[in-house]
Amino acid sequence: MKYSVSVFGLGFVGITTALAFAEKNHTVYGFDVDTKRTSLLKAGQLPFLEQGLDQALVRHINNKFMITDNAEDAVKNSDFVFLCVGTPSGERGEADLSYIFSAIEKFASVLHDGKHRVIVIKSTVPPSTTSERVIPHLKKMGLSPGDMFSVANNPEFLREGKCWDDAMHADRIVCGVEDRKGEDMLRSLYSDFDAPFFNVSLNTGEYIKYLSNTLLATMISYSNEMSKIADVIGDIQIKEAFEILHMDRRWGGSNMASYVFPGCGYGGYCLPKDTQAMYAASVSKGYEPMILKDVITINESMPQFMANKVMHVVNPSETLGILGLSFKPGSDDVRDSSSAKIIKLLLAAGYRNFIAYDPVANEAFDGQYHFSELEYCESLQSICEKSDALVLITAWQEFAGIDKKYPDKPFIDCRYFL
Ligand SMILES: NC(=O)C1=CN([C@@H]2O[C@H](COP(=O)(O)OP(=O)(O)OC[C@H]3O[C@@H](n4cnc5c(N)ncnc54)[C@H](O)[C@@H]3O)[C@@H](O)[C@H]2O)C=CC1
Ligand SMILES: O=C(O)[C@H]1O[C@H](OP(=O)(O)OP(=O)(O)OC[C@H]2O[C@@H](n3ccc(=O)[nH]c3=O)[C@H](O)[C@@H]2O)[C@H](O)[C@@H](O)[C@@H]1O
Repeated sequence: MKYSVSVFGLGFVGITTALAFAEKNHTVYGFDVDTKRTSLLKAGQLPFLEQGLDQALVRHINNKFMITDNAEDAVKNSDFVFLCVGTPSGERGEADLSYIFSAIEKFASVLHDGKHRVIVIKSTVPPSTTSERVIPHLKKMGLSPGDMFSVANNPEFLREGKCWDDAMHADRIVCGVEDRKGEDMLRSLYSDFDAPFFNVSLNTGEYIKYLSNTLLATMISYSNEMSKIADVIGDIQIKEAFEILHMDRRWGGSNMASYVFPGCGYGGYCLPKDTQAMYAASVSKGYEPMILKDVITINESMPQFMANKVMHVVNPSETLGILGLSFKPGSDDVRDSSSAKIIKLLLAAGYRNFIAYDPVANEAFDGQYHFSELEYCESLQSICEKSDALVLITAWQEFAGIDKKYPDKPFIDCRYFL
């Protein structure tokens, strides 16, 4: 069965979702409030670097994937409405749901027309959001799920840098949906994807997403805590110790072991905000999660820990080369990047002479952070030649072995990579 699908919010998740359904021959309408972004997409250009997704966009734009500025018309024609808008951190770390509500406002009036649709929350939202916030919000607008429409959540597990591959070869498809019609339609929509489909309660769907992201964050903070212990004891080869830990056959060669490895803290758009949001959601229900509290505290301490290492080795008058600006290799996303946090701390400590190089994210970093003290280099060689000391913050493969090429330069390796 081929469907029509509307996607609200055309970021990493929205564009990937839209194109994955287009690839399976469904008709997809995309809507975003950011008109600069929609103009780029209409012209077949991705607003960020994402391998595979760029070619999928060229294949489907203005064909199976149409960008529209008329949200109501898109929904009128659709069987499914996927909400993929951002859910950033609010003031107390809670998930800010305002983009979800503002997206719903844009098409709610259409839901009275008698056609049965499934409204699917794909954005990451804390457990009980669909049941206690979204459905009551709709009911207040005179819209009760049932004959008119179904409401479901469908968490997304993709990683940036691997969006397309993760979406097309998902490990599992999880749908929180509690009515038969909604479940049947979602099963049918996803039937072309070769992945097990799990139908769970609304709260469970949302919970599974946080199980995943909080575990990843916990593994990283555990590793960072262990690296701090090793540091105070001294004479411990931290990188080798973790590599030997990974040789335990019980890991089974799992890629997941790579999260049990120290660095300068987890970053990006999701792990920090999702860990905070799960903590806040639990506190709001009366239980303070102790492990998550420490996971967050350890993560927040890591930039200072690394800045202290830099201060130990480099004088404020020397020229410091920053290697890597994106939040992780393989991506040009600079949201919650460790480099920005470490540069801010060093600026506060009186350091002024920074130069930076990232294989893909110089421009995005400058656009987001506007550090007037920072100059950008166009190559690894030029930053190495111009710096008195180098701080490796993003473990791009290009940086492997660079310390051997410049044996006289001090390197502060925040990723235990060299
Ligand atoms: N980035 C990632 O790797 C993953 C993100 N997620 C979750 O998916 C959600 C979206 O994340 P990203 O795609 O990274 O966000 P993003 O920030 O890249 O994109 C969100 C888009 O929503 C648009 N938007 C905001 N309000 C809107 C409205 N009322 N109507 C239509 N569009 C609107 C924004 O202009 C923006 O283009 C978040 O909840 C995130 O936690 C889940 C899995 C992976
Ligand atoms: O909810 C989300 O948005 C997504 O968040 C993460 O994906 P992503 O933010 O793209 O980044 P990761 O590759 O997981 O990296 C997150 C942090 O962990 C660190 N990391 C990553 C991978 C690794 O092997 N080891 C490791 O320490 C990175 O440096 C980074 O700071 C999760 O991995 C995805 O499953 C999830 O869908």
